Amino acid sequence: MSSLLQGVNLYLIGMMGAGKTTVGHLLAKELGYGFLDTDNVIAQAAKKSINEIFAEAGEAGFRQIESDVLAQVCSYTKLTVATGGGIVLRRENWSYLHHGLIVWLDVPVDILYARLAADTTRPLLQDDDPQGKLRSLLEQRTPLYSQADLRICVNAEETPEQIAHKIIQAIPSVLKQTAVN
Ligand SMILES: Nc1ncnc2c1ncn2[C@@H]1O[C@H](COP(=O)(O)OP(=O)(O)O)[C@@H](O)[C@H]1O
Ligand SMILES: O=C(O)C1=C[C@@H](OP(=O)(O)O)[C@@H](O)[C@H](O)C1
Ligand SMILES: [Mg+2]
Repeated sequence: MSSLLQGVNLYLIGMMGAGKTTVGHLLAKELGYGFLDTDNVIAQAAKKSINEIFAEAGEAGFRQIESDVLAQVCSYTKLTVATGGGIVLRRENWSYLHHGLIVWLDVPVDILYARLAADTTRPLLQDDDPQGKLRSLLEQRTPLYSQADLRICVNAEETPEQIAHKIIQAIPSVLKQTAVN
């Protein structure tokens, strides 16, 4: 599989709680790829948590750093990259993402909410109605996530390992399309 991919990076996109970080890590191991999480790169470089960056620089400040990090990351090969859920919002980010293969982890809101109900590390969910917030973010972002090369629908029973295998099995179909087009 990794020879079929020829070093092309995989970018995981999707909502907060979709499992991009968890699945991305496993996927990289399976493919013999390196693994990067844009949120981790941002937090390590700033020596601050994502919550602190949002509090100090606002969402706009965070988005600028996120774009800067993505621009750097896409000059490397053989990487599986877990992105932050909002990476799809800026048009310029798509020019970076399209250097690789973009995989959307599509997970229903009730599952996202169950996973993140007790989580305090997502500043956008520190809201009176986190489930409603997830619903409105997903509605707003669905047309953007839909631009991925590959959409992987996930149900509540699937383990991260099963999802990683599902992605690996689906990759040849998109590579074939790319070769034909
Ligand atoms: N397939 C899965 N089944 C059950 N829990 C999962 C699954 N994938 C991720 N999780 C859990 O959901 C939470 C969010 O996962 P994470 O990988 O951080 O998502 P993301 O990076 O997309 O925000 C974590 O607690 C993680 O352990
Ligand atoms: O959806 C979003 O706008 C965000 C998702 C987070 O990453 P995860 O998708 O890994 O949770 C993180 O980048 C930040 O809190 C904003
Ligand atoms: Mg993540």
